[in-house]
Amino acid sequence: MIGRLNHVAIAVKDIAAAARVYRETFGADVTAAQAQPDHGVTTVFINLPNTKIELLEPLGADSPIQGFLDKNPSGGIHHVCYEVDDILAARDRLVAAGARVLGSGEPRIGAHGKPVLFLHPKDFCGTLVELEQA
Ligand SMILES: CC[C@@H](C(=O)O)C(=O)SCCNC(=O)CCNC(=O)[C@H](O)C(C)(C)COP(=O)(O)OP(=O)(O)OC[C@H]1O[C@@H](n2cnc3c(N)ncnc32)[C@H](O)[C@@H]1OP(=O)(O)O
Ligand SMILES: [Co+2]
Repeated sequence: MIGRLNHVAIAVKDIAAAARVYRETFGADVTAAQAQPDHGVTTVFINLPNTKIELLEPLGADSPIQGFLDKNPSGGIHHVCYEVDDILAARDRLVAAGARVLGSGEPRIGAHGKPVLFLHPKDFCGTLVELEQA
């Protein structure tokens, strides 16, 4: 069902500082910061030859990453994002297998303008999984 690794997301408290590390220390291709108010985060993408790193900073009072940062104050790997050809078919198959889809269960438009869904970390080896329509 899953295809390419679209991105690995890292939650950080200070996205400008984190972007500087990737741009200046690693010499990576780093995008500008983008507020994602529908998702309660600000994002920066690091474009690597084979995938992307998504830096996430909390945005607003109810950010879904605030609890994670409270538990991991230095930041850390927050989720992995896999591409799927048909996100609704993937969701229905996963739900039938007993997996929990987070939120309303309906896809929302993600950072790349494509539908995304999140799967509960307890159902996937302790890792929060994002699915993105390819
Ligand atoms: C920019 C758009 C998009 C994109 O296109 O790329 C994004 O990436 S948006 C990214 C931010 N959005 C989300 O993360 C949405 C989905 N997340 C959630 O709904 C919540 O964050 C959560 C996963 C339900 C966690 O909610 P929270 O209130 O922080 O924690 P809980 O106490 O409910 O957690 C239960 C349990 O799960 C563990 N946990 C929490 N987060 C993670 C994580 N990222 N990775 C692994 N495990 C996680 C948490 O520690 C709890 O465990 P126990 O303490 O053992 O019960
Ligand atoms: Co993501």
